[in-house]
Amino acid sequence: MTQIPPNIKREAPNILVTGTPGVGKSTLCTKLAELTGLQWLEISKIAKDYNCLEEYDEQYQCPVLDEDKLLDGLEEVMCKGGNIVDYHSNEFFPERWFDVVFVLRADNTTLYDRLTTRGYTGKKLEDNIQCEIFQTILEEAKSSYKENIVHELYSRTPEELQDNINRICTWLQLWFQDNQS
Ligand SMILES: Nc1ncnc2c1ncn2[C@@H]1O[C@H](COP(=O)(O)OP(=O)(O)O)[C@@H](O)[C@H]1O
Repeated sequence: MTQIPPNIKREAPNILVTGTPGVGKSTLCTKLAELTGLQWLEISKIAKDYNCLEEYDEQYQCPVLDEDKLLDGLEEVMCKGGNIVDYHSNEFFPERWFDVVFVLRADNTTLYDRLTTRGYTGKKLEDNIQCEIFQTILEEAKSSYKENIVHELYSRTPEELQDNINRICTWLQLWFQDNQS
């Protein structure tokens, strides 16, 4: 993989938005991208569009990601900065890519309703609910990135969505203040 020295300054920060499927990542990222002009990188879509998917995993009912191919393809754009990366997993991204990590959360009932509406059933539904109950994605983020850049945000209601957007926009303003050359 092409390595660009980590000390090259980014023009704008890279934000990672992660969490169990259904917690509200796309909803938040769409609004954030509109408001801030940062580029929303929806990893599931990019992986599909750029043929970074391998065989289908019958057990988890989803295709397996070719991580190396995906990371190679994103390296340049991530080094420039100004991206909001949206994905339900996070440990395989290079730590140096991100200035901040937001882990979205929802309660079980809310998540159950959202995922059944999406058509999830059986093991796929149960696995995702368990993932949220055991806060697997939060723990993954805390063990993959410096704890002081990892923030947990509940996104159960439109009010919480708005609060989260405000909070991220404030974080962004501070980043630009601190990093102006
Ligand atoms: N804060 C929120 N309040 C109410 N509904 C929400 C909120 N965030 C997301 N939703 C709804 O939950 C569903 C799943 O959201 P989505 O953004 O697709 O999740 P993800 O990208 O994490 O899979 C969508 O129907 C969306 O409208």
